[in-house]
Amino acid sequence: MAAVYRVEGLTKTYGSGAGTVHALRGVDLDVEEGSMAVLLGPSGSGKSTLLNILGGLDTATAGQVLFYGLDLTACDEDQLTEYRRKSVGFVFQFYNLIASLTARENVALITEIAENPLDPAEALRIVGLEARVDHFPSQLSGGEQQRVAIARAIAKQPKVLLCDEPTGALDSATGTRVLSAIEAVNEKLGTTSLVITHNAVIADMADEVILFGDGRIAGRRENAARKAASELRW
Ligand SMILES: Nc1ncnc2c1ncn2[C@@H]1O[C@H](COP(=O)(O)OP(=O)(O)OP(=O)(O)O)[C@@H](O)[C@H]1O
Repeated sequence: MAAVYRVEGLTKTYGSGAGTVHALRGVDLDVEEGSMAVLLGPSGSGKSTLLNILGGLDTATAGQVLFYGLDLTACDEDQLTEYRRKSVGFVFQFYNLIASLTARENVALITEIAENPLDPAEALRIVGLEARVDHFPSQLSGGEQQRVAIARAIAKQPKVLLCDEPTGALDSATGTRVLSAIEAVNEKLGTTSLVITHNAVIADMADEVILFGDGRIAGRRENAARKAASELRW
């Protein structure tokens, strides 16, 4: 299996002097193509910092991140913007949909500027929203809005889908539907997916679980079998 990411000795500090925060303290990590990885760890342990550097939203203090051999840590701003545009889909805790646009139009905003996009209706079908394409965000539940955000993230057919606490604002029943949408993307499109969470239950849907603590990888485990997202409860 090819490695999508190879991360070596990644460190990130914020600030300087007595106020220095060590967000990442030397992270080594390989992420396999097509895999579903869950990054599990307590608040403040550095998960978002790592995801933001992998996604080209932030830069490292030291160490290296290779994306299919492209050294992200050596890229300038323009190269990182190009990388993000072409290769990365992001999903955050809050959906950031445009209130005056329907689900289809929110997704179409992205497909208009992508090279090889999915049809917006197809992206919405993958996340199970084929019956909601003409609804506005205010007519959708929180979980449905998050699924629109997932459809928007995958419509440009990114190589990786990076999700930061995608179910953080959702209850268990709604959250599992959102996770099922991420699972469907991974299975149907083969998109390598990384999901950040502090909810240990979610780790059961991963191929690989990366345990985070205090800016370091505290452990890793491979699940012998992935649990279907629809079976998760918390
Ligand atoms: N822009 C910033 N400036 C200063 N410190 C920061 C900045 N971003 C993150 N930090 C600090 O870096 C550490 C790691 O933060 P990070 O957000 O990566 O953790 P996390 O595991 O994702 O936490 P959470 O689950 O609460 O989002 C924390 O101590 C945080 O306060």
